[in-house]
Amino acid sequence: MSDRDGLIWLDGEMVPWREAKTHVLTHTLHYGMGVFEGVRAYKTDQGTAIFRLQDHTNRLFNSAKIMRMPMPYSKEQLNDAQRAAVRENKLDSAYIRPMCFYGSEGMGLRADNLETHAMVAAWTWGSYLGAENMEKGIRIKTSSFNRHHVNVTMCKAKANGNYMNSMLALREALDDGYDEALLLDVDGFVSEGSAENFFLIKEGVLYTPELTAALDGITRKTVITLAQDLGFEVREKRITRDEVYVADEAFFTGTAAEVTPIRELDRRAIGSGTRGPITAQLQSLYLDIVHGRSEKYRDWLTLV
Ligand SMILES: Cc1[nH+]cc(COP(=O)(O)O)c(CN[C@@H](CCC(=O)O)C(=O)O)c1O
Repeated sequence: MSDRDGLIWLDGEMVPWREAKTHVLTHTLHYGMGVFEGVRAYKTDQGTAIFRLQDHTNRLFNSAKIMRMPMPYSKEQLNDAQRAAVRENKLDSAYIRPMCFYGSEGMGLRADNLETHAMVAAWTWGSYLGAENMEKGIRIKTSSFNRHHVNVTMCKAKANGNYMNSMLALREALDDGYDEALLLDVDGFVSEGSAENFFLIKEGVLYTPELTAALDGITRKTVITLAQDLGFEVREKRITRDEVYVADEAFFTGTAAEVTPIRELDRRAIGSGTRGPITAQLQSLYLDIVHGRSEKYRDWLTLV
C-alpha cells in the first residue's frame, strides 16, 4: 500500500503518498490506541459523493472521546480532509480511511506527552467480499473467538486495537475455507462479523442483534431505515446461532461489505442457499442510494 502515486492528508497537509510515514516508536503502533473510520465515496451522476460523511466523522470523534484521545482538528476539518483526499487523488469512487493516532512523543503506558495525529488516505477498493458473492452469498462459520466483552475494550469505539479480535476470527475462518467469521458475544449470542453487522430474516421480519458488543454500524442504521421505509418490521434481539441455521435469509452490512448476502453458516444452507429476495431488494436499494439514483435519500451524499 505504501508504494504508489498520490497524496495523503497528514496533520493538516497533503503529502506525497510515499512520504506519509511515521516513526517506529509511534505509540499507537505499539499499544493500539487509535481510532479510525471506513468511508466510501461513489460515482454519481452529479459527481463523486461520500456516503454519510458526517455520520462517519461523528463516530470518529465519539471513538476518540471514548478513548480519551484529544482531537486537534474540528469535524469540519476532517470532513474537508476526506473530500480532499478523494478529489486530490482524482478518484471517481474510493474507500476512505481517516485514522487518528498517538505519535512518537513518548513511550510506555504512562507517557503523558502524547499528541494526537490524524491522517486520511483514499484509494479504489472494489467489492469487499467479492463481486460474485454479492449475488451468490458467502459461506461463514461461527468463530472460536468471541467478540469482546463490553467492559474489556470499548465496542462503540472503532478503535485500532479492537481489530486484533477481528483478524483472529477472520483468519481462522479463511484458513478453514470460509469467506467470513460470525462472532458470538461472551454469552454465546450472535454479535457481528469481523467487520460487519449482521441481519437475519424470518417470515418477513428482519432481526439484528442488540448492539452491546457490536459496533454501531452506519450501514446497519441505513438498512434499518430502508427496511422500515419499505414497510418491513425490524427487531433488535438476542439471536442464537441455531436461529441463523433456520432463518429464511441472512446478510452482513458494512461500509466495505455494503449489503452482502450470507448463504451458509457452519455448513447449514440458509433458506434457499443463495441471496434471498428481501436481501436482494435491500441490496439493490442501498446501491441505488449510494450511487445517487434515489432522490429521497440524497441528503446522505456529500459531493467531494
Ligand atoms: C467490527 C465492525 N462491525 C461493523 C462494521 C460496519 O460498520 P459501518 O461501516 O459503519 O456500517 C464494521 C465496519 N468495518 C470497516 C472496516 C473494514 C476493514 O476491513 O478495515 C468498513 O466496513 O469499512 C466493523 O469493523
